[in-house]
Amino acid sequence: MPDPLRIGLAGLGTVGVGVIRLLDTNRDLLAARAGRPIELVAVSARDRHRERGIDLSPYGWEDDMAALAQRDDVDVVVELVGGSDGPALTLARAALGAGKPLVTANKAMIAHHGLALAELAEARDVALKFEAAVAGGIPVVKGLREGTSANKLERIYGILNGTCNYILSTMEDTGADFAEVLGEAQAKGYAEADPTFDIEGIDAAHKLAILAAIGFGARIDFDAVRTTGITRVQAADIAQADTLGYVIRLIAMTDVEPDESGAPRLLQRVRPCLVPKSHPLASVDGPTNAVVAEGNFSGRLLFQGAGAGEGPTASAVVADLIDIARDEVGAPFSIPVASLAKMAPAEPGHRMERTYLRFTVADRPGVLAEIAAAMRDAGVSIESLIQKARSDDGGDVLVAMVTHEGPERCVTQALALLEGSDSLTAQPLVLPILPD
Ligand SMILES: NC(=O)C1=CN([C@@H]2O[C@H](COP(=O)(O)OP(=O)(O)OC[C@H]3O[C@@H](n4cnc5c(N)ncnc54)[C@H](O)[C@@H]3O)[C@@H](O)[C@H]2O)C=CC1
Ligand SMILES: N[C@@H](CC=O)C(=O)O
Ligand code: NA
Repeated sequence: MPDPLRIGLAGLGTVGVGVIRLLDTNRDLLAARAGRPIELVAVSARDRHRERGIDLSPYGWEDDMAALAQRDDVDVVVELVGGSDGPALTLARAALGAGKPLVTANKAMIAHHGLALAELAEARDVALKFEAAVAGGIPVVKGLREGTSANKLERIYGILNGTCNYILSTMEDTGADFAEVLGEAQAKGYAEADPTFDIEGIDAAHKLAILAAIGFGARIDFDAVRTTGITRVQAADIAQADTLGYVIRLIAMTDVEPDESGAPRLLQRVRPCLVPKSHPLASVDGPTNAVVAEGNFSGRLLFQGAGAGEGPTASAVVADLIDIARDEVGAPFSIPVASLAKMAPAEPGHRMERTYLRFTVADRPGVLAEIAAAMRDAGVSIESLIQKARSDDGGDVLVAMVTHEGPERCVTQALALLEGSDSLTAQPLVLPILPD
């Protein structure tokens, strides 16, 4: 019998417990696929005695998770703690520094420190794997690193946050309130420890920055992701979108365009969008994620599945362990860190799109004319003024409209013209419309 691959696991929350259950349930199948047994030998978390519904007695325990990396009986470290810095990063550095492969589900850490960790891994010729960090159980990291590697990718976009998708699709189906549905997503284990990361789009931005690096061979640039969350989307917007033939989804999108000198510029953005009901992303409900990758030879590929939750995320973590058991190292970002290109951020103002705009305005004559004038002066052409109805929040009036296709900067300019107007009683909401 070949030597087992011996695992040290830090973090015994939703994902950590899922990994232990999977290693136990699929033990024989994993050994067959990996060519050797995969054995958990030691664990670490904040509280040794918390009830988790699993028996930890077969495993060693470390109060200090970084000690897992130093144990002689640990071959591979699995980090399922979370947080971009702090103990997760200390552990990651300790593992790779000790020449041990690292598997992590921590997109925050990879988005912020992935390049430095990858350099460390490459210098030691050990694996750094993070399939679970992007879109949970969907093999999209592997898909882009291996499956599409013969292509020049034109664009990568999709739904990368299960919590937001659960909130938006549940609000759509049941009309339930935002806070109530967020509570459900937390209870189901989809949300981050701090759910602000989910609802403000930061988690999706972490994942997008990772996909952009792998898909375009770019150095990770998380700070350049233009990010808008879903907290300002109201039930009324979801209802308006429905009337118009759209659903609202948090869409992450990245592509590369040349600037005037021909140098590649990277656009990365996360924002709620109106998605036509006929689009494949419109039927993505609940905590499901979906990633579209458009290759110059493959055409449009759609990766879809559970983006969060115990089982699917554990599935991705253990798939990485199988690769390591098979001695598959590979560059963490597909090509060596030194070969990744530094791409300046793209400016999207010239890009053409249709836009949904929602204004909350004072109920008095002349307000609509003022908005229409700002649109005209900025060169925005209004396709339809959808509704004028009482908004949910008091005596104001809700005005929603859809623009004809035009440069993005014109809508920005129109909103700038309206800034400070006492006709507007709340900040307008701008949702781009995803083309078919
Ligand atoms: N829950 C999900 O659906 C998914 C989670 N992830 C990622 O997986 C990682 C783990 O997520 P969850 O299991 O949901 O988190 P969790 O909050 O359920 O579990 C975290 C575990 O780490 C331990 N921990 C946290 N801070 C610690 C500290 N300072 N010292 C010692 N132990 C500490 C906790 O005691 C707990 O055992 C995170 O990076 C998360 O972003 C990735 C994909 C999906
Ligand atoms: N909080 C994340 C968990 C998976 O990455 C999400 O909701 O998608
Ligand atoms: Na994944």
